[in-house]
Amino acid sequence: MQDVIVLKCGGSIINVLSTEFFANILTLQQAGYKPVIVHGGGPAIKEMLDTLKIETEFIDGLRKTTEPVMDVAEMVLNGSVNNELLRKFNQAGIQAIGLSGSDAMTLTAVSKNIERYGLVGEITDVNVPLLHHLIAASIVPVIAPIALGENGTRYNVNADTVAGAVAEALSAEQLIFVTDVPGILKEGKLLEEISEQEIKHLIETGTIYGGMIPKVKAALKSLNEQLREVMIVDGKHSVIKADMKLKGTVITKSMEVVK
Ligand SMILES: Nc1ncnc2c1ncn2[C@@H]1O[C@H](COP(=O)(O)OP(=O)(O)O)[C@@H](O)[C@H]1O
Ligand SMILES: CC(=O)N[C@@H](CCC(=O)OP(=O)(O)O)C(=O)O
Repeated sequence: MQDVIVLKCGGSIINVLSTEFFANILTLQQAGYKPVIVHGGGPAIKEMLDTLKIETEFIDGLRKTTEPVMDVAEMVLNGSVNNELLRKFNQAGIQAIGLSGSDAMTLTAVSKNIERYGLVGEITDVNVPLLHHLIAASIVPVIAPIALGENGTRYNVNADTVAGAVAEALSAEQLIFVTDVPGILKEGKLLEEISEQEIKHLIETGTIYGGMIPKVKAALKSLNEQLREVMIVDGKHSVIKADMKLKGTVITKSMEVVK
């Protein structure tokens, strides 16, 4: 869909997003862009798991999701984090609606590997007609990364992966990861532009690690003819304006020319 911008707000940054950030999203909408928000909430999940003394571990950058961990992920992501964002969007004059992936099957998933990761899902479908209806009514969907399986199983999905899947399904023109670093850093310096090959090299050498890995993987997977570049920007300082001249890292992939 033309002019769709998928913005992924990382859990690392949600608490500190400024009123200016939300005001800029309103400006984008007024300029004709159609923002769709996907949010994370890793730190808030961790805090609640710690309070409840529930153990958790990360495998390949994904939270191993046992039933008790799933209860907490669902409660925190669909509940407190999603609602906190909705308050801020609506306060900024943006009509925003909260969606768990299980609302009207917004996100359908299958198990990634139940033995290895527990209830971690892989997105198989996005309810595009629902999102189109909301976008057409100038309502901004704010999506929590909880998905539903065909058999009613609930899944915890990494929010970067969800953002990539939503951008792909909506044929978005922009995908922007809003996080707590200025972009991809190498030896402390910002890489303003990076290609697929360089990303692979930086993962192999350990320069890209942890929470940056699902971002770059989602970016590379969702790049296509429509979505020519993906950005990683700092939520503390980035000013997302209609000219889309953002400071951060641009991820590009060489495309074969379609004749
Ligand atoms: N090369 C890199 N450049 C910048 N940050 C990196 C890099 N490799 C790993 N990271 C880590 O990725 C983190 C961002 O991912 P994450 O903590 O999952 O945030 P979010 O909640 O926004 O998704 C950074 O805070 C940093 O610790
Ligand atoms: C499977 C998996 O790892 N799910 C993530 C979902 C939240 C998320 O991705 O939050 P951030 O964007 O803040 O990292 C988790 O449980 O932390």
